[in-house]
Amino acid sequence: MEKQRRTNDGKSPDRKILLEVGENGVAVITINRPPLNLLSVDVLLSLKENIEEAMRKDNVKAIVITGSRGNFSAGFDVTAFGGNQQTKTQSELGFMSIEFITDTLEAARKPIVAAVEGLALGGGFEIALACHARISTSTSKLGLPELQYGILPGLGGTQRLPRLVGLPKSLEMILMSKRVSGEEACNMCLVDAISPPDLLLGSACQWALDILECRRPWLISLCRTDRLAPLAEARKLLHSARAQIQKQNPNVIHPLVCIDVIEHGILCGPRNGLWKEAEALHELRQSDSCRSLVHVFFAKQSTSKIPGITDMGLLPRKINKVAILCGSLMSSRIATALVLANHYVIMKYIDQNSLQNGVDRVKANLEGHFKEGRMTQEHYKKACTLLKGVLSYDSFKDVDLVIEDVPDIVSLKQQSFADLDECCLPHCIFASTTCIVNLDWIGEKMEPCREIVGIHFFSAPSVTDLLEVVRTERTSPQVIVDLLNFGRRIQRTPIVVQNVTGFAVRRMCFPYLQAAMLFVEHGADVYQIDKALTSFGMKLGPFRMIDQDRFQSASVRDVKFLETFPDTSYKSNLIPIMMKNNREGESTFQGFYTYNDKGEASPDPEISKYIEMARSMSGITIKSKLATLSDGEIVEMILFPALNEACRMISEAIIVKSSDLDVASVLGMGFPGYRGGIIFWSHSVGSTYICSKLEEWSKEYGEFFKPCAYLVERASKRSSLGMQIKQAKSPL
Ligand SMILES: C[C@H](O)CC(=O)SCCNC(=O)CCNC(=O)[C@H](O)C(C)(C)COP(=O)(O)OP(=O)(O)OC[C@H]1O[C@@H](n2cnc3c(N)ncnc32)[C@H](O)[C@@H]1OP(=O)(O)O
Repeated sequence: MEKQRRTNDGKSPDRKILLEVGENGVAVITINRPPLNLLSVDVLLSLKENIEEAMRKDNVKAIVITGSRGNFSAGFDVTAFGGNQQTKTQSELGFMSIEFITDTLEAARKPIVAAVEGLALGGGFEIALACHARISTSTSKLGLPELQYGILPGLGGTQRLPRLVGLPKSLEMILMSKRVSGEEACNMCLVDAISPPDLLLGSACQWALDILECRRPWLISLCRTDRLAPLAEARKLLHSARAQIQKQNPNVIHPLVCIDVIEHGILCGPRNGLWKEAEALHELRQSDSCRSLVHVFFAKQSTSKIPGITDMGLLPRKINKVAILCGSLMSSRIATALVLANHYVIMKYIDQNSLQNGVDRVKANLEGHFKEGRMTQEHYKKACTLLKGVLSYDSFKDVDLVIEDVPDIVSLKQQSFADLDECCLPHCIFASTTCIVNLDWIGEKMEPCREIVGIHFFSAPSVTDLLEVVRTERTSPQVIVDLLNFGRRIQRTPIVVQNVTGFAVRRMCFPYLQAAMLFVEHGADVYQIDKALTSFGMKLGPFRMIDQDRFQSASVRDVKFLETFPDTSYKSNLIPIMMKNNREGESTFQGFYTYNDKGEASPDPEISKYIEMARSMSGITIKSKLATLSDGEIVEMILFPALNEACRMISEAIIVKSSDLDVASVLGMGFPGYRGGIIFWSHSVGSTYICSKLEEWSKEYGEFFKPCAYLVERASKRSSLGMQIKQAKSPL
C-alpha cells in the first residue's frame, strides 16, 4: 500500500488527513483528528487537497473517505461559531460548501464512498451526504445538530438530506437535531449498506469499485428529485413546520431561516439553495442566539470538570446494579431512566400493592418509549428484563448504588440508611433524592465511614435533563466522579452543588416565584406576568410553574425556605389560601389556572378572589402602576430577584462555576438557551442596572429585593456577574 509521504506542495506530511492507496486502486482518505475528528476550515482544505491529489493519481480508481479511531467526524469545532471567528473563515465556509463539497467532491470523476463508523454529525455527516454512496456500521450515529447552536447545516445538509430521505424525515432530523443510528439510516435509504466494523473499509472499497464498474449506481445526492414531494405538498409541509416553530419558539429565527433555505432549494434549484445556505450561515453564526447557544453547549460540557476533584486522576467506578428505595412516583421515573441506560434496577417497596403499581408504571413508561419509536422492540424487551421489584433487602449484596427515595421523614430516612449499612457491601454508594431533609442528618445511624451523597432528580415533566449531585460532609471526590459519570450515562447533565436548602435550581426558582406572588398581591395580573415571562422565552411563567408542581410539597419547601432565609424571603399567604380552597395545581385540575383532561390551561377569573384574601391578610394596598407594566418591566421584576439569589450562590460557592447556574437555569428553570442562561444573559443587561433596579424596588417593596453584597460589589466595579469560584473542600 502506498502511503502519503508529502503533500502536493512538497511540505511535510499533513496529519489531519491521511491518504493511502491500496493495491486495489482505492485511495482511502482518513480524517485524522481523533478522538472526534472535528472539522475546521484547515481540515477541509486539507481534505480537498487530498481528494484532488487522489484524482490526479493514475493508480487511483476510486476513493473512500473515513475517519480515524472509530469515528467518522463529529462535525465542525463549534468554537468557530458565535461571533469570535475571523472574517476570513466566515466566507471560506460558503466557498467550502460549493467549491469543495459540491464541485470537487460530489462532482469527482472517480467514485467516492463514505465509510461511516461512530459519529457522523454536522459537517462530518454533510461530507458523507455528498459522497456517491455511504456504507455504515449499524450503531453509527448520524445527524445534523446545527440548530442547537443557532445556525443551520452549512455544508449542503439543507439541500442534500431532503433529496435523500424526503422532506418529512429531513425536517424532523434537522429541526429537532434528531440523530439516527446506522441501521435506521439504512432503513430510510440514507446509507446504502450496513457492514460490521471490521469489514467496513473493505465493503466501502468494494462498493466504490462496483460503482466504477457500473455494478452499483453512481448517485449525485444534489441532483436527486425522486424523494422530493410534489411542490404543493412540499409547500404545505414547510408551512406547517413554520407554524409549529413559531408556536413553540417565537423568539428565534434560525429554524425559520433554515426552512426558507430548504424551500429556496426546492423552488429555485439546489445550487441556488446552497448559495442561500452559505449566506444564511454567514449571518446566523454572528447572531446573539448562536453566541448564547454555543456558550450553553460548553457550559454543559464543563459541569463535569471540578477543580480539585476531576483533575485528581480518579477513574469512575462501574455502576451496574442500582437499587431504589421507592416511595414516590419519582421512583418509577428514576427506574425508567436507569433501565433505559442498561442498568440492572431493583425497586424496593414496603408492600406488594405499591410494588406492583411501581413496576407497572416503569413498564408502561418503557412501552410508551417503544410505541413512540424511541426504542427498538429488542431494546424494550431487554429493558423489561433489567427490572426487578422486591420487598426485602435480600438482593442488595451486589448493588453498586442505592438511591433512597422514601418520604421526607428524618427518622424514616435514618432507619433506611442504617438498614442499608447492614446489607450492602462497603463499595456501595448511598444516595438520597431528598431536597427537604438535611443530607448531613440522614446518615447519623450509619457507620461513620459510610459516605452519603445527594442525587436530586426533577419531577416536573419539563425538567428531565438535569441532575443535581449534592456534596455533603460525607462525600468523597471518588463518589463525585462516579456520579458525574453515572449522570451522563443516564442522559442527564450533572451539576455538583453544595448541601444547602434548595440546592441550585430551587434556590433560584424560589425568588422567581415569590417575586411573582409579591407583585400580584400588589396589583399586577397573574396572567400578564406569565405571558410576559413566556414571551421572554421562559418555558413556563411562574404561576404555571407553581401549578405544575404539587402545592403540597411546594408549601413544605416554602416553609423550609422561609426558615432558612428569613431576611431574603417574601412570605405570601396566597398558596395556603388556595390549598384551603382545594386549588392545588394541575394535578387537581385547578390552581392559578383551570385544566381540562388534556392538561390544557385556561385563565380563571375566580383567582382574583384568593388574591384579594391574601392581600387583605397581609395588609397590602394596591399600587396602580403595577396594572400598567410593560412586559419588559415585568421580566426584570421577576427575574432580577432570581439573579440576586444566583449571585448569593456564587459568593457562597454553592456551585462550582458560575456557568453551572446558566446550565441550571436553562435545564432546571426553563430559562431560554438562546439567551445563554441567567448569568450569561445578565452580561447584556449590566450589573449596575440590575443592582440599581433591585435597590429601587427594595425601597418600595421591602428587603426581599435588596441586592446582595456580591452584586453590589460587582455593580460598583461595573463587572459582569460571573466569576471563578473557589469551593470549600469536603472534609473527606
Ligand atoms: C458547518 C457545519 O454544518 C456545522 C457543524 O458541523 S456544527 C457541529 C456539529 N457537531 C456537534 O454538534 C457535536 C457536538 N458534540 C457532541 O454532541 C458530543 O460531544 C459528542 C457526541 C460528539 C461526543 O460525546 P462524548 O464522547 O461524550 O465526548 P464529550 O465529552 O462530549 O466531548 C469530548 C470533548 O470534545 C469537545 N467537543 C465535542 N464536540 C465538539 C464540537 N463540535 N466542537 C468543539 N468541541 C467539541 C467537548 O467539549 C469535549 O471537550 P473537553 O474534553 O475539553 O471537555
